[in-house]
Amino acid sequence: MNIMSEAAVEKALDKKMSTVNFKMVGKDVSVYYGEKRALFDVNLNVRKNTVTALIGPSGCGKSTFLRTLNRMNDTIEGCRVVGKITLDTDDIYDPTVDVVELRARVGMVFQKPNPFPKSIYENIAYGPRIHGLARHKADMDEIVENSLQKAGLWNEVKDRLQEPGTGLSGGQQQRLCIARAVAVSPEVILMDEPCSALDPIATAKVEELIHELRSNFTIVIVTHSMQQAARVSQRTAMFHLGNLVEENETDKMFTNPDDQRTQDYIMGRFG
Ligand SMILES: Nc1ncnc2c1ncn2[C@@H]1O[C@H](COP(=O)(O)OP(=O)(O)OP(=O)(O)O)[C@@H](O)[C@H]1O
Repeated sequence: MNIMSEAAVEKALDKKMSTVNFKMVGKDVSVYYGEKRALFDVNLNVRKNTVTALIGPSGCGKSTFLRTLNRMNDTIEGCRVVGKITLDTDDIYDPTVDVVELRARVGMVFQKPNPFPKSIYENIAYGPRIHGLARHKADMDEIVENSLQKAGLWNEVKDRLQEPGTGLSGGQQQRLCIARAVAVSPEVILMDEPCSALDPIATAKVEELIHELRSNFTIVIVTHSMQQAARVSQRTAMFHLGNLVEENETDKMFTNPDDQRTQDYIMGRFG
C-alpha cells in the first residue's frame, strides 16, 4: 500500500486546490513571428475571478502572450503558437474549436477605444445578436442596459442610446468597449493597455471598473504602468525578452520579488 506522508498529502491537496482555481492554463507556450521567436516556453496560469497584470519592458512579449489566450494571433500572418493553452478543461488550440465562440468566452478590450461606427445601443447589441443571446427586443434592451450598468456607463448614456458611440469621450468610448465585451457574457476579459489613451480621470474610472468586474469575470491586463498593476491586480506576471521571469502575488512582486530582473524593472533600472 502506498502511504503518503502528511506533508505529501498536504502538497497534493494544495496542488489540487490551485488547479481548481485556474481558469486558464498556459503550458510551454512559445510564439514565433516567421523565424523570430517572441515567447520561450511560457508556463503561466490565470486564476479565476482574479486580475492578473502582465508587466515588463517594451517588446518583452506581454501582448503576444495576451493574444494567445483568445487566439488573436491567428489573425497575424506568419504567427505560430506552440504549446498548450486550456480554458477550464478545453484545449483552445484544438482544431475543432470555433474561434468565434472562443472569443465570446474570452473577450478583448484594446489599447485604443474602437467602437463600431454605429449607435451606442448597436455597439452593445451586435455581439449578443450574432451569438443568438436575445430572442426579443425586450431581452436585447435588458442585455444592453445590464452591460452598460456593469461598465458604469448607463447613467451617462441612457438618454442617448441611438447616438453614435464614436461621439462619446475617449474614456466613455473605452467603457463602451468594455460594455460591448461584457454583453456576450464572457468568462475571461483580456485588456491590452486599456488606459493608455485615457486621461487620469478616465483611467481612474476604468480601473475602478476593472476592480468591480473581477467578481464576475477573470481579467488579464497588459500594462506599462506599474502603479496601475499595483492598483488593479492581485497577481502579476513579469516578462523579459520573451521569457516569463516570475509570477506572483502583486503585493509580493512590488515589495519583495523573487527575481532580480523584477526588482530591477520595478526600480526603473531598465525598460
Ligand atoms: N506582428 C508581428 N510581427 C513580427 N514581430 C512581432 C509582431 N508583433 C510583435 N512582434 C515582436 O514580438 C516581440 C514581442 O512583442 P509584443 O508586442 O508582444 O511585446 P510587448 O511586451 O507587448 O511590447 P510593448 O510593451 O512595446 O507593447 C517583439 O520583439 C516584437 O517586435
